[in-house]
Amino acid sequence: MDSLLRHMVDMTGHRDHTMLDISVISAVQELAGALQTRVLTITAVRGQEFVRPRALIGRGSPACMVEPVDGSSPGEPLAQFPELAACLAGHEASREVISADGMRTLWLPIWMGDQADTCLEIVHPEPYSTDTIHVISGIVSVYRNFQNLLDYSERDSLTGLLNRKTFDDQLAKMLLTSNELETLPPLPGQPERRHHSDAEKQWLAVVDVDHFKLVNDKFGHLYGDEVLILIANLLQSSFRAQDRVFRFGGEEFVVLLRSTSLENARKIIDRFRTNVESHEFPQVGRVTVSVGFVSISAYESPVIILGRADQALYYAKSHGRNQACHYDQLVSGGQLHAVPTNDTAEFF
Ligand SMILES: Nc1nc2c(ncn2[C@@H]2O[C@H](COP(=O)(O)OP(=O)(O)OP(=O)(O)O)[C@@H](O)[C@H]2O)c(=O)[nH]1
Repeated sequence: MDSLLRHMVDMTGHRDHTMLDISVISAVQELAGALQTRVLTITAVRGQEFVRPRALIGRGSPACMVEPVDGSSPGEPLAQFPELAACLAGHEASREVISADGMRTLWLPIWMGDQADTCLEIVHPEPYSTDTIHVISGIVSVYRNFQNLLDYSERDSLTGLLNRKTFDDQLAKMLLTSNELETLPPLPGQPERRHHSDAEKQWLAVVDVDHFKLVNDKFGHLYGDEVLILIANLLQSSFRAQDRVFRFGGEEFVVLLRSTSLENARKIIDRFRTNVESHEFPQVGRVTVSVGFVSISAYESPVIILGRADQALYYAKSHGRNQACHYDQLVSGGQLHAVPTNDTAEFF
């Protein structure tokens, strides 16, 4: 019991997903006497699901994060593990398979609603007793609750969007996975993708509600808050699932758009802007937004990228509002001066 408590204290003492993974597999490994325990990530890329181990512990070796051998791959196709695929498709709490040599592999997906992007995998030689299964399911429940809590700390409490704190991480992840996407082999029946295309880029857009102070002053903060919630909903419905939407605070939002051309980025951003313009906000009526957007690359700091988008937003605000302005276009047209890349000024 001491050992169980020690593991519980360890698991709940972390504030980031990586350390939580390490402590959960250490707990399972010791308390269930496993041969090997892993945390698997389940991801969907271009409509196909993949499995990739992200943490591992074996008998006699310490727990560690798993660095992918091929950083450009999202992992093994889920279809190569039919039992795991069936377990996930059936929304099962667990599934165990016994291989020809008698070794058992137990999968425990971590369900958050009807989504499981994490799965524990325990390899063990002997069948588990009821007591051990009881302990493992307790650990899984604590793991799920704690993951939920960490997710919660990454979201803005008013709108449910990702908060400012998570932005740098999400930006780095987006740049990494977009590189992965570019180097992925084509799926059967699909044309080969260009390896690196100047036409397809990642984009950052800063969105700011126009004259929002007037909304608060005229209708009160409760109606102001409702406008922010409705705009957050419009952001989520106007952008794609693989894009990322943040509330940076106040009436300012940031969107990261994945792999698209300038023409498409402009179209998507403008579709959102007109969705806001044509929305009937209860009591308040018509609300508009201004947007500044810019292409992003792994070679520039988030501060520089945000500063450029902010300059374009400021231009939109000072030239009539209710419009989306592209930073590079303003610079090449001479309406804006470029932000030098070695500029270390803090814009946010
Ligand atoms: N209701 C509500 N208001 C907020 C929140 N956060 C910031 N605000 C208000 O948002 C307003 C922002 O006003 P300003 O920065 O002057 O900008 P604006 O009135 O939108 O004008 P422009 O940006 O120039 O179009 C301020 O009145 C803040 O008090 C919030 O969470 N809820």
